[in-house]
Amino acid sequence: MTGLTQRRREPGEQPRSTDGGPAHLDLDDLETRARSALPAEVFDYYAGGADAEVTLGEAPQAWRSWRLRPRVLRGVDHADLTTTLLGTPAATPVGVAPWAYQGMAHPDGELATARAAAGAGALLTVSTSATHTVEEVASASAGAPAWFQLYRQHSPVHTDDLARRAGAAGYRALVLTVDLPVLGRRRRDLRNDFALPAGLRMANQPAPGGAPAEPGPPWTAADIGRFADLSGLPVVVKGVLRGDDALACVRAGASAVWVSTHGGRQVDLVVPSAHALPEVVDAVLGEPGPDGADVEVYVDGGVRSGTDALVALALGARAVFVGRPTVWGLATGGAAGVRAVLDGLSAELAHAMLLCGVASPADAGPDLLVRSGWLPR
Ligand SMILES: Cc1cc2nc3c(=O)[nH]c(=O)nc-3n(C[C@H](O)[C@H](O)[C@H](O)COP(=O)(O)O)c2cc1C
Ligand SMILES: CCCCC(=O)C(=O)O
Repeated sequence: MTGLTQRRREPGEQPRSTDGGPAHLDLDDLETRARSALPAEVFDYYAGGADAEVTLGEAPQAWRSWRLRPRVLRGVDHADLTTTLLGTPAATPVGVAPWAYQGMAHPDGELATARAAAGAGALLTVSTSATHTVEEVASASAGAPAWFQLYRQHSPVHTDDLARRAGAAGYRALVLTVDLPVLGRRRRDLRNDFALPAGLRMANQPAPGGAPAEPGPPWTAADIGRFADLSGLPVVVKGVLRGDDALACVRAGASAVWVSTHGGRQVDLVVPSAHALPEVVDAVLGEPGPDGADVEVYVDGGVRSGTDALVALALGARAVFVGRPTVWGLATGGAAGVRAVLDGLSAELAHAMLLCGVASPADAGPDLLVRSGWLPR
């Protein structure tokens, strides 16, 4: 974070070369470096979105369609980022979104991301489609809180087994991703004929050669309570973009809803998370979760700076999650790279909060925002 004053250059001192890596977080530069570090089709898989990628492109812009109204003279000289998420303490409201196949970005894959999140005190969400098992990633987290993200598997027996294993392995919540009944149409992957590398371990998939699975029925809201019972964990529903759906999830036993377009990777032209968030917050704010505590709302999609994150908190999100920035961090610098992204975003958020007179995440509210009506649309 910058100090109170500008630094004065010493006589004869030259500006530092930044070749040793940026001293501050530069996500555009990180993405460029990740593009060079990764095979082109892997980069495209990580970076890409569905169809014409309209939603993907709009996601960061949507946060930036708001303008901040800083509070002054409120006696705030420090922003404290600490929070709790479903009762679990976190050092920052910036968490790691679940993303698949991290072994393509770095040999240590999810283990490196887990170590980085633990070091940063950031909440980690681990994808079903991981290249290390549910239990391996839990041990790499070394007691740091993590959530497990569950997809509906081809076999319901297998899905249920993963839910139970997540509970047994010490994860603190089960995140049901509900926006992927099938994979979106990702043109880059189609063009590249993208396939996962032959040696990649899909660690949470059953060994090939077992009995053919009977696909179960599609999930409904009733599965929320069922998975809570199976896993013994609070359930977060990820991929909600409407108030009515959010309320239905809460009434069916969800402890939290996670507003997301899946990084613009599922259906194109969906409403950006930044625009869906207020509707979802309105629908569930003050609703009790299954344990009587207020339901929580999280958001992801295109959060690329501390000010983006502050807008999300002001709109009512209790936490923001980031996907691709951590992909680029992992691809370019392993655990240290992910850590730098998480620490960098948290530092930017703390800085923005201080400048806006916001003492804590809970202190952020809609009074901080105005729609930027004067901007060209
Ligand atoms: C490469 C990649 C893989 C993803 N895999 C998963 C996944 O396995 N499970 C899931 O729930 N979401 C997955 N997502 C979606 C993310 O959790 C998150 O919603 C999205 O990346 C947030 O947007 P951002 O990348 O703009 O930060 C994935 C996203 C990316 C970019
Ligand atoms: C079925 C797993 C797909 C991983 C994923 O969620 C994504 O690529 O967006």
